[in-house]
Amino acid sequence: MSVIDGKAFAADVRARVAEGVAAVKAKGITPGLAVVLVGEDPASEVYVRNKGIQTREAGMASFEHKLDATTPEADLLALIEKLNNDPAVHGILVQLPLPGHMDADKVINTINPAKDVDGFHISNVGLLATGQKSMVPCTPLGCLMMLRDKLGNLSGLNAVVVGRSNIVGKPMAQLLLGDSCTVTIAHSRTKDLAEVCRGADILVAAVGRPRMIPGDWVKPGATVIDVGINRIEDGGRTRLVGDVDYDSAAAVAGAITPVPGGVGPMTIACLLANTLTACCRANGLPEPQGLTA
Ligand SMILES: Nc1nc(=O)c2c([nH]1)NC[C@@H]1CN(c3ccc(C(=O)N[C@@H](CCC(=O)O)C(=O)O)cc3)C=[N+]21
Repeated sequence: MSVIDGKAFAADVRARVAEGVAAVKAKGITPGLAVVLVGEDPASEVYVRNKGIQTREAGMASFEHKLDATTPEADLLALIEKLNNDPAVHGILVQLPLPGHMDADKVINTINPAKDVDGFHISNVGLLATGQKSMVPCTPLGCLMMLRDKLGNLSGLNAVVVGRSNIVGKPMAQLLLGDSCTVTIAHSRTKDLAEVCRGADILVAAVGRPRMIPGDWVKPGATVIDVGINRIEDGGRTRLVGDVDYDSAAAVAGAITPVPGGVGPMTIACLLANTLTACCRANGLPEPQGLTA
């Protein structure tokens, strides 16, 4: 069994992004990422701060916008329009979830699709589903990069994605299909989920339930990608666990991503990669190699 070191992999991706950024800057263009946070969720603030730090470390410009939780939706839409029209901004990310009085679909679909570095805009979803050039959601893109690195050609492999969210499960399935896997999207209502998982050469867990998938659901030698980031109470302290029961799954898997230190760091690295890609496309420059789907 091998542990897939997402932290090291992400550091390598960021180094390659930094090289690409330097090449673009030599032409007088600085890639810029705008991150919008509405409200004051402590976990979100930490995460947004990390994004800002890593964006600057890669040589890009970081623009952070913090709005009060009670901000009217119209004000957020106006800010997005402003960022859409700002030539210094190549990527826009609106941190989710949004406060209940806002329509997240409407907000996301207001972002210029070319600047939608999350890949959540309906245009990008449609482009991905039809195999056309798009912005690809960061978490699934990071998972795909790790899978290709580990397994080489994915063609013909059985891939099971547990979870059907718009931000992970569905785009992950599209990417695996694009690499010619036989893809099953399973979820909480799937009949005999254990048996479905046991058929997976590639098992991607993205359900958001702590340690839901035990080792006896894992086919011996399978590659397990754990997207879950669940904060649990453990002996009076909180700690992070995935959707996979790591110890029992690691005993049977061929390779597995840990939590933390697996998919999470790759998500931010891919956000930077997408921002560089968006900047290159906006300026008619060649796209970075190996950083897109
Ligand atoms: N529009 C939008 N796009 C997102 O991509 C998005 C979002 N909203 N809202 C919140 C979630 C969450 N998310 C994470 C990314 C990296 C780590 C990460 O790096 N985690 C570390 C651990 C961090 C820790 O210790 O807390 C790890 O897994 O090793 C976690 C969570 C992106 N999200």
